[in-house]
Amino acid sequence: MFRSGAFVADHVSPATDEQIQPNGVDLTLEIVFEQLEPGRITKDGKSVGERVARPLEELEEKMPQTYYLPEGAYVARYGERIEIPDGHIGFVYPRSSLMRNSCMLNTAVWDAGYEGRGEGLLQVHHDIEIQRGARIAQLVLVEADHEEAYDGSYQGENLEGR
Ligand SMILES: O=c1ccn([C@H]2C[C@H](O)[C@@H](COP(=O)(O)OP(=O)(O)OP(=O)(O)O)O2)c(=O)[nH]1
Repeated sequence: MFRSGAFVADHVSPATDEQIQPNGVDLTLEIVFEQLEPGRITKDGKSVGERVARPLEELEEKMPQTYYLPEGAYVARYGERIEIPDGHIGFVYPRSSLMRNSCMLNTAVWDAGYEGRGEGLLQVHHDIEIQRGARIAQLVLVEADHEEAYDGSYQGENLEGR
């Protein structure tokens, strides 16, 4: 069963009233990264390639704290701390307005027991402007059986100073 937005909100922080949807909680854009070097996926490991945070628009005539993204692929970090409770699995979908603007957020499985500020692949198929802190995605939680809880390399990621 998919849980209600109110239930999901108990596992996302911060979660303002505006973010709480009937069936999930909206996630905001915190940082956009551009990958500089190849990563590596092997049979017994992986590494994430070097990346750099994309600068925010600083020209006065444009909206401050805004990413002006040309066509390309970026890694987007969400602004919220997410915790996937026992007995659940999480899925993140793009906000439909992103998709309607020819952009897409590709995501993977969010495991029971994971805690952190996760990331997604932001695909920009047509130039777009996204303000930092704007809602770009939605997390839903589904009840799911599992034997062990998440204990991988991304556990507790990006929580410094939070
Ligand atoms: O779109 C997603 C999907 C998942 N996650 C988080 C939650 C998930 O529990 C964690 C690890 O994902 P996964 O298990 O797919 O990572 P992996 O590549 O298998 O690495 P590891 O084995 O170290 O976990 O990353 C994200 O940040 N973004």
